[in-house]
Amino acid sequence: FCFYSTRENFKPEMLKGKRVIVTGASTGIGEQMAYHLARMGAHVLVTARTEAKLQKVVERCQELGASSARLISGSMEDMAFAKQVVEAAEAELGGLDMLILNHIGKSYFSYFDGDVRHIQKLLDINFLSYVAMTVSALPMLKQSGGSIVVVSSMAGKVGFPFTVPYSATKFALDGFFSSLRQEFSIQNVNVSITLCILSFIDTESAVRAAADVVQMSPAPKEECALEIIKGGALRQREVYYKYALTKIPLLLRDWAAELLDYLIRQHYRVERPPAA
Ligand SMILES: NC(=O)C1=CN([C@@H]2O[C@H](COP(=O)(O)OP(=O)(O)OC[C@H]3O[C@@H](n4cnc5c(N)ncnc54)[C@H](OP(=O)(O)O)[C@@H]3O)[C@@H](O)[C@H]2O)C=CC1
Ligand SMILES: CC(C)CCC[C@@H](C)[C@H]1CC[C@H]2[C@@H]3C(=O)C=C4C[C@@H](O)CC[C@]4(C)[C@H]3CC[C@]12C
Repeated sequence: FCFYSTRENFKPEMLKGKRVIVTGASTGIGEQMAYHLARMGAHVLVTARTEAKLQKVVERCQELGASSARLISGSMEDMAFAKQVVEAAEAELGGLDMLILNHIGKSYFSYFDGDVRHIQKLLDINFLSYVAMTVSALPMLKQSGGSIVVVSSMAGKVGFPFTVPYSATKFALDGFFSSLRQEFSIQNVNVSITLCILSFIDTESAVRAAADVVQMSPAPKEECALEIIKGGALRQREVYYKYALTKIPLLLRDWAAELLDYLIRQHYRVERPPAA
């Protein structure tokens, strides 16, 4: 009841004039979040590595009615860049209301190959840069009573095959941000933290990587992006999208972990060695 009643209370006007950073906004869910925010009249600052794509996203945001739209390009492998993005918001927007952490580095969707350096690099991009941006943005977010939105995955709550490096980075986010949320609560820090648990979404990169193996149809990125923004604006603890596809497996996780592991394996189309 609480979940649905808060969801009903969302109004697009909540984002009007708000200053928002969206990372990983050149494609996929991040790009769609930028468009929703633009329609709602927010000030958007988008970032990713590919400037040419960001330029197009910014133009589209302006057409859709953003209060303002700007970009800063660079790689989140570099913690100095992560900090620069936050500083750009301070210099150009005069503050920050919402920090949407969404980018991920490229990984592989297959058996763990033993590459330790890849895990280290992915932790830098998918985890450490989130920490660095949060630390830099916190003074501004405290001032505005703002929000941090962290985009994670079912693979950040449960072990899936073929996502070993990725899953490690997403579990790390849960540890960091859930612990930090507890401290904010004790210290009366008025900054909300929303962790988003997503199932399979129809972005180009995800479909390319996983559609042949995962026996399940992906959910639409546009609706996904909107649910993330709603959850952040309503200061929800966690967002589940699609709701039934994430909530029900997570109930099983705590009460019937081996059954859930089995059901997940059943959704994968892989060569299995004959039973002994
Ligand atoms: N799609 C899915 O099925 C699911 C997605 N999610 C989560 O949703 C979020 C978005 O996923 P999705 O939209 O599919 O991803 P995409 O692959 O479409 O987008 C990834 C974004 O990150 C940027 N990026 C990649 N590498 C770097 C880097 N080194 N530094 C900075 N930016 C970088 C990319 O732009 P560029 O290459 O220009 O840098 C792009 O904008 C992620 O957090 C993901 O974990 C969770 C569950 C399922
Ligand atoms: C328990 C079931 C009902 C739900 C199953 C959901 C499964 C199939 C979903 C949940 C998390 C999803 C992965 C994800 O989070 C992000 C990416 C990165 C992208 O670049 C490549 C695809 C990949 C690996 C997704 C593949 C599909 C996954 C495993």
